[in-house]
Amino acid sequence: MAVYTEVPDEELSAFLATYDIGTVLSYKGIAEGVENTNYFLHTTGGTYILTLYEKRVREADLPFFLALMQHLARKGLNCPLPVGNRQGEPLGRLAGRPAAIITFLDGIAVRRPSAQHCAALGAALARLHLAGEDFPMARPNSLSLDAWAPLFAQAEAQADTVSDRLAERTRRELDHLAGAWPQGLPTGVIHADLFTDNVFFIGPEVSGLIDFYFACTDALAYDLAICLNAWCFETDGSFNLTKGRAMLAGYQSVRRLSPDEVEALPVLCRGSAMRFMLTRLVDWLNVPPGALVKPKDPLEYDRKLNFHKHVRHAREYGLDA
Ligand SMILES: Nc1ncnc2c1ncn2[C@@H]1O[C@H](COP(=O)(O)OP(=O)(O)OP(=O)(O)O)[C@@H](O)[C@H]1O
Ligand SMILES: N[C@@H](CCO)C(=O)O
Repeated sequence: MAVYTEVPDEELSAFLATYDIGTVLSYKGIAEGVENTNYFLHTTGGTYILTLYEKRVREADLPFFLALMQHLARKGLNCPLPVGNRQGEPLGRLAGRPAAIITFLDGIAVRRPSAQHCAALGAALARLHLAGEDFPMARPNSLSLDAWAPLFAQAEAQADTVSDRLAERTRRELDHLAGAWPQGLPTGVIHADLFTDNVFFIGPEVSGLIDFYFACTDALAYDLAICLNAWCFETDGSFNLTKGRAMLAGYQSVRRLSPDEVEALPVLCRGSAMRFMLTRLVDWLNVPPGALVKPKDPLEYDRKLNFHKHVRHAREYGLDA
């Protein structure tokens, strides 16, 4: 459960008094998520999500994330809308943290997606990429190639306590990625964390996308690589080709991949696996005392990384020739 910051009742009431959404009826810490503190918030005006932004979110980036949600919603994408306070400001401070209230979205996050879910997700991802085309702000990906060596440095000394020879494996892979990382691919707004817990479904349809706090400007195909990793592996560690095929076809039904994106997909999948292995490893080794959070398993992503090392062509993910 991710509640890093407890919000005292009186502070919440004082915070809400700066908004026009009524008074608090109830609020409750949310059991999912690892990055930020989230509460369900019921007021006399409706149901909302209250988010307190924690360590990995830079305060200077918050205007980008909040403006992006507004832009995507205007373009017809179903994502949360930041609620402005009486001054029209979407961002405030609560319990010592930057905080925002966002609209509540209906739908259910599927734990074990089917191929049909993967197809719908692929199409939704491509729609997000198209909707982001005219978003005027930019934010470099602060968790891409250049960030990986410094992240690893935070965990290297203890890495072998998590898995035998993990440090050496990771060092070698970082060298490989530094030499092989593709340049010049089509770029734009990417979500960069579109895991199953960040996508809501009603029946087989995607009903909403949430958690835009890693969104940035980067290669569009890297976002697809993140989703292939997050959605298309089974719990036994095997890649599900049917799900991969469904996701890639869903994506391409909305936006076609260019030949250089197709060629780059295996290395993008490797890089994406590295990114999540590293952030998980650092978190695994540094659980803040007293925090109600269950860190995620870094080795799941070490195993995915090892799978991608043997992939030579995107056909092996199910891309039609
Ligand atoms: N707008 C929303 N509408 C409905 N539920 C929401 C909304 N935003 C967040 N939630 C709920 O809160 C949970 C945690 O939110 P979120 O994924 O943004 O947290 P996080 O700590 O940033 O997570 P992650 O670990 O995925 O980065 C979600 O899984 C969902 O259950
Ligand atoms: N989706 C991430 C957590 C948020 O960065 C993970 O599963 O590691």
